[in-house]
Amino acid sequence: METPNRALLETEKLGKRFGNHWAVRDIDLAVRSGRTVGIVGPNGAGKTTLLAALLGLIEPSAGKLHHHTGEGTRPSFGAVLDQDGLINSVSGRRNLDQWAGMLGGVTSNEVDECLDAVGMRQAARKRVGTYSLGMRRRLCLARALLGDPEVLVLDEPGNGLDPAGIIRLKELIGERARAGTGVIFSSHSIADVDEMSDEIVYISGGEVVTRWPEDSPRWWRLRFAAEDEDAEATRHAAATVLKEHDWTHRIDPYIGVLAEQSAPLHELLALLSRAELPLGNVEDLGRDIEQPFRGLDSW
Ligand SMILES: Nc1ncnc2c1ncn2[C@@H]1O[C@H](COP(=O)(O)OP(=O)(O)OP(=O)(O)O)[C@@H](O)[C@H]1O
Repeated sequence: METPNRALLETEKLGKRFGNHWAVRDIDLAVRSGRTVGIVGPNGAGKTTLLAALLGLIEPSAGKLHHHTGEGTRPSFGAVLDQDGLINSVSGRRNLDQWAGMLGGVTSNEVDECLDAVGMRQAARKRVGTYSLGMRRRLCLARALLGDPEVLVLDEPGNGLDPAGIIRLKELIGERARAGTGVIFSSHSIADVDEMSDEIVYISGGEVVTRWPEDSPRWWRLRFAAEDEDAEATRHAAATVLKEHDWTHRIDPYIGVLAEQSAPLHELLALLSRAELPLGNVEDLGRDIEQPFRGLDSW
């Protein structure tokens, strides 16, 4: 069993320049065993370039990349990338068999298990050239899992997946992380990134702008058990109480409260109860990842 939280990959001021343009710059991050890092950022932020550099597919122009993998028999990496490298003229199964052959030590049963894990056992008999985008993605995910790699590097792995596929992807990432795999992935789905990641890294213009560690403040949505005509007045009364006690909040149209995990939720609930505000339910909205994207219009 892998030592939990061991650094498997580390970057120090990692940078990549294409001509005069720095696609990524000064990136410091670590991928650790049993932990999941989610990368978010606008189009062209440098996510794909960063992940390709981590895999050694592109040579960094600056900084350092340390790999602490490859000590056992497991492959260092499994990856899902946009350029999937699948061979269209043969079956999905054949693609995976060839990959397994290159890795060495992966049995036919293990190939079956990886295909089962992504729901592609039957479809793997068909030629890859006939696959939909989502089927290709699933096959790539199965390929990434072959040999139980130490690190999974996944560039927008949910692209093209149907809802069942997304659910399965989340389960797989969770299962692998719990078994000790280090995971780093990019996604444009903020809710998925929040759900799947221990640490979230927001990059823009090639640089790390913000990070949300696991214990970041979270938004909580409060719904009050007030009749419709009283609902707005209740929300405003709650906002007044929250303001008086310095709780960061917004009305959206429900009351949202940003609470540090270290500030127990029961304090907030007690405060509202003392003010005799009829709280209906409290919903966890996760970390405030949308914040840097608000007002950012790249169109
Ligand atoms: N091979 C290349 N040659 C020149 N410029 C490149 C190359 N690859 C990427 N870039 C540039 O580097 C920057 C980062 O691109 P990258 O694909 O890493 O962004 P991204 O965050 O993955 O974007 P998206 O969310 O749109 O997939 C962009 O300005 C892009 O044009």
